Amino acid sequence: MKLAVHFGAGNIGRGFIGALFSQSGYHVTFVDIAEPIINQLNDEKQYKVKLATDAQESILIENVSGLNNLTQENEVIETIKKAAFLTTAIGPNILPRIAPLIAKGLAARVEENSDKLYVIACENQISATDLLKGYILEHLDNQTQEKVLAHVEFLNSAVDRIVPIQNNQGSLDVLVEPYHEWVVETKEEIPPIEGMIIVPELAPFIERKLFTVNTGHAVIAYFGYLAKKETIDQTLADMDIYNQVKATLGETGAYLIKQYDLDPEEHQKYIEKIIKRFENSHLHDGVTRVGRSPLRKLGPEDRLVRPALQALKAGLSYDNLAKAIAAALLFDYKDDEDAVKLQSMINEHGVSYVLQQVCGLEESSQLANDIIRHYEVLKG
Ligand SMILES: NC(=O)C1=CN([C@@H]2O[C@H](COP(=O)(O)OP(=O)(O)OC[C@H]3O[C@@H](n4cnc5c(N)ncnc54)[C@H](O)[C@@H]3O)[C@@H](O)[C@H]2O)C=CC1
Ligand SMILES: O=P(O)(O)OC[C@H]1O[C@](O)(CO)[C@@H](O)[C@@H]1O
Repeated sequence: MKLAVHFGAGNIGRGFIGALFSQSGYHVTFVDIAEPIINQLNDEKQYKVKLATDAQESILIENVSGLNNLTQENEVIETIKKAAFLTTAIGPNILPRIAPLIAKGLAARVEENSDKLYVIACENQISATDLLKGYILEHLDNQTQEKVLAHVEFLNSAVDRIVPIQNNQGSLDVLVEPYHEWVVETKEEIPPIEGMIIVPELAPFIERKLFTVNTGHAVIAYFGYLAKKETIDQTLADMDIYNQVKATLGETGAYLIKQYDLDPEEHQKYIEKIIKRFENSHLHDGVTRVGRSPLRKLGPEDRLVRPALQALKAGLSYDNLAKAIAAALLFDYKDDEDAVKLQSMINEHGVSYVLQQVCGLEESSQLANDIIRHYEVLKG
């Protein structure tokens, strides 16, 4: 049976990418550090993907197993030697941590298997696979690098499916929204995977997704958190926040339409479809999940700062994006490591310092000044 090795047996791993490989006739070996999930995958060898709809249809996912990358290095290397695809959905910050083991696996593979291996990082991050590739190559000597680059294709991708935190302790089943989109950039022919869309140029897809789905989601999460809402759908029922989301997506939309020559009517429909997805009350998707890791989300290339800077550069309105960045700076959720760090940075050094260090914005730049103005108002 064809083999896919997937790092991260979490929500997107089991609920989206691993499920598509299984449905395409692959055995999926999940690699993770969560021992209970690995044991359960090996014992039960199957789980269900449940759709967040009135009917709650479910799909049985079979031919799955698990390995622990901390205790089963050799087994992971053996699996990489035989796999046709290697994918990740682990969080962009974890990629450097799994790179050394992937490097060992690739080095061993290219000695005995000249079949192509496709490596795809499925993370909410522009060029995540390129980043992973860089981390992997750091662990290989020049000669092995050459061999790896001849036999391994590193493909960037954009992944879109809302998979909330699961409230079913002890079960491998995953509740997911019915919608999904997995876009992979390549000009070559690669083995077909159900649900995978191939494009020659990813930039318009990933920017459209990141600056609509993820920007919109982040705006709801941070304003919802400030308004003490629990879930995304509850937050959207607040008309002030709903209007804030629409206005912000109007700003990212104007940039996307200009940058990628999109049809404005089509893009408006895309925005409306996304907002409908956010309104799905079956998901019970928490504002603290969607707002997680604010230091990452406030990065210069991420869903808030990049579109604000691009809009500013293009002479377009960015005021709602500036307000959303200010709301993100007020995310002080105690169970989020990043949020705790963010707040202690603000307390110790001030907002201006955070805007420089985290967002890459010069002190007294136009965007920094606008964010600080909104921050003072929101802080009250
Ligand atoms: N949940 C969602 O709706 C979506 C998430 N994404 C992206 O997918 C990625 C994964 O997100 P989720 O599945 O939601 O997270 P998750 O927390 O459910 O899953 C991550 C998995 O990685 C494992 N992990 C952590 N450190 C590890 C390590 N060093 N080695 C091996 N495994 C390790 C965890 O145990 C966990 O099972 C993120 O980049 C996220 O931005 C993208 C689109 C949708
Ligand atoms: O997964 P991240 O990057 O932390 O951000 C949460 C976002 O990702 C998603 O999980 C799916 O794209 C959204 O729910 C949300 O926009």
